[in-house]
Amino acid sequence: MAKSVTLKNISKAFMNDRGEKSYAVSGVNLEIGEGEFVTLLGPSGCGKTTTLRMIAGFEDITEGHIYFGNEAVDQIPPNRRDCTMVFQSYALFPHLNVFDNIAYGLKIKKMGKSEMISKIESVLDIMNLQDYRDRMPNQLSGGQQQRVALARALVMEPGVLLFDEPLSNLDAKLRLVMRDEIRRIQQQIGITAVYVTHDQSEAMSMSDKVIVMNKGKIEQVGTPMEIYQRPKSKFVADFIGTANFLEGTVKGTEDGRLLVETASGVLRIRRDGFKAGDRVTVVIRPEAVTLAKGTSHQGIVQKSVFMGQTQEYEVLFEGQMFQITEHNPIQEKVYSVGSSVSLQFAEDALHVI
Ligand SMILES: Nc1ncnc2c1ncn2[C@@H]1O[C@H](COP(=O)(O)OP(=O)(O)OP(=O)(O)O)[C@@H](O)[C@H]1O
Repeated sequence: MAKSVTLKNISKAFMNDRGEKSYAVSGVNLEIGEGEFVTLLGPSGCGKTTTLRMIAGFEDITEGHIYFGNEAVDQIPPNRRDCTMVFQSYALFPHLNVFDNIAYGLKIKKMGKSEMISKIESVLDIMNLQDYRDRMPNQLSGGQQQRVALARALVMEPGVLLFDEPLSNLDAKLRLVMRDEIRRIQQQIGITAVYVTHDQSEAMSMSDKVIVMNKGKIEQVGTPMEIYQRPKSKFVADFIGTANFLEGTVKGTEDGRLLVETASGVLRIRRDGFKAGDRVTVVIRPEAVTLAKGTSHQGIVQKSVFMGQTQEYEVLFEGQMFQITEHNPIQEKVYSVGSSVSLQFAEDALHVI
């Protein structure tokens, strides 16, 4: 049965080369609901894998506690925790065929033969692996091996399923297929899943919640849309997608909107929690800008690239390079390098931090 996972003030210290304590993860609090799919996302070295390994029990916790449901699991060894991990390397047994790889964990559990066969048949069906049941791992493609690894984890019916960058060894096209497949199966079974990746499109497309980490701490937890549209920090805004920033000062409010004075004039932005005089940063996504000919808010086009569905620009504006994306470009309305342009912001798409 799916279990919730709670991390209470979790820290992990390693000894660095100079023999000093160095924190890979510090003060992490997190609640993952039953049946939720969450992704730990962040740059290399931010502590994602260490956090996942602490949940699995492969890494001791320096401080804090981990609960599955109401049960503290910190002192429970990995093989007795109600979770299974799917690894990047698949970690299949090379001398066992697909069926026996999947059966392995159930045999260790000493499950009765008929129950075992029925469970294995059911995951072979779910994972579309029936045709490969007698093959050895070296007779399978990377994607098929990863499906077997997932089947082997699912057959254990764990309360929590953990994924450590499971798709990074697959080619780009197969990653897209597998990400849909993992999400479909996770929803079909209703299992709690914690997934580590540094690929933001993977995180955005699969997760109920994304947990953005930086330097061992959580920067933000939110739905993919929340973290994209309402990032809490410049770090999150920059890490998730592309962001342009304009510094400004709050002048007051009007009709429930903040009036923010910037080098580009006063912007009216829907946002609570700020008062007149606050120094703020306006987050401007590339698709929230349109270009026009004109004299106000002048910028100079430095790069103009046709990408099919979009025209991608880099525009030097207020001493910064702005990234701008225009959808459905029309030849006559495309600006070439060197053009003077004015920037118009879709105020409803702007955000203030
Ligand atoms: N066994 C260890 N001994 C010492 N330091 C470690 C150990 N394992 C991890 N670290 C350090 O802890 C920090 C976090 O590492 P972690 O592997 O959790 O990062 P990550 O976010 O998963 O990165 P990546 O995306 O590169 O896998 C890093 O600075 C790393 O060097």
